Amino acid sequence: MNAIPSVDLRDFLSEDPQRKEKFIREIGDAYEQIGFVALKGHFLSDELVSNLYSEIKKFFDLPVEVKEKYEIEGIGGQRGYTSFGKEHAKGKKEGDLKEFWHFGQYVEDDPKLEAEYPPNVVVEELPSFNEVGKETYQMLEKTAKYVLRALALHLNLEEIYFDKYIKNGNSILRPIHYPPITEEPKNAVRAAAHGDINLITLLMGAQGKGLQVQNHKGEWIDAIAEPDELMINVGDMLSRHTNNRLKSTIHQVVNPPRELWGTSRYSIPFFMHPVSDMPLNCLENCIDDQHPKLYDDITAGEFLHERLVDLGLIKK
Ligand SMILES: O=C(O)CCC(=O)C(=O)O
Ligand SMILES: [Fe+2]
Repeated sequence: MNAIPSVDLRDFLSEDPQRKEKFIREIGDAYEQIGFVALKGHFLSDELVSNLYSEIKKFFDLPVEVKEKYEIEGIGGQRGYTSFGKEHAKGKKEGDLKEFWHFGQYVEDDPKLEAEYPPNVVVEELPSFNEVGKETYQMLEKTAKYVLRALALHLNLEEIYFDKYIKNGNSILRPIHYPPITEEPKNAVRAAAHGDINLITLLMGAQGKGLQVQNHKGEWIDAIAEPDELMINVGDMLSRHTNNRLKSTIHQVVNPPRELWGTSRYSIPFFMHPVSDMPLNCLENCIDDQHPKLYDDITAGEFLHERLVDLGLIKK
């Protein structure tokens, strides 16, 4: 068996109760064990994916001075550009070997949230970049909504339990560029070992080698997706909310072997966040004598703030 189980969202979307059950069982089991699945049958078309890669490559190829115009002070890197080496994993001092861009939520019907979120940053040099980013954001958000519906059923909650928390949620689409490596990195990797902050992450671009996931024996295993698959994993918010029944698994992106130093890696995670008011308090039905409550009560907004400080993106 492949170390990372593969599931097909079309099973869940089908009208066939057995196929729907099968999807819930497969993803529920995977998330109680390894915390990752490879998922096909999502809402991204090949054309959209190929347009997105072409736009983000054009963006990262722009001169540094142009990219730096889009690095906005004071918003913890939540929108626009974050330059090379700036973000480090929690507990690590060396920056990751990456630069990235953030697309955020497109709120159209909620003035309170419109005021709360920083606006999206528009790249003037590349008009299609902004449009393609928005469409991808919305298709990944739709995919994530159904994944969370399946997880709600797995957790014996109402199917639409998460819907109210993710509508206009504070999700982030992050195209990442890991540039070619030019000199021996000193204790730095493309992405140091970490758990994701959010509810679930949908990752495009896990087709080549690089991403590794730590199994419960502490071994690093390669996580490689088929061309039509997204890697989807549990983040710390969901693990906390389920009292660690669903596992937020530590993962990393290792540097390539020396003969491949000259190649870039592009990957595009979508970090699915709820609205900041969502309480992440451990669910009652995930607490019992064998599973005592592990975490203090906290909201998603408070938790995110703590973690952005840990990552070096917000100053205390
Ligand atoms: O680049 C990748 O494949 C994974 C990146 C990642 O884990 C992250 O940005 O949280
Ligand atoms: Fe990650």
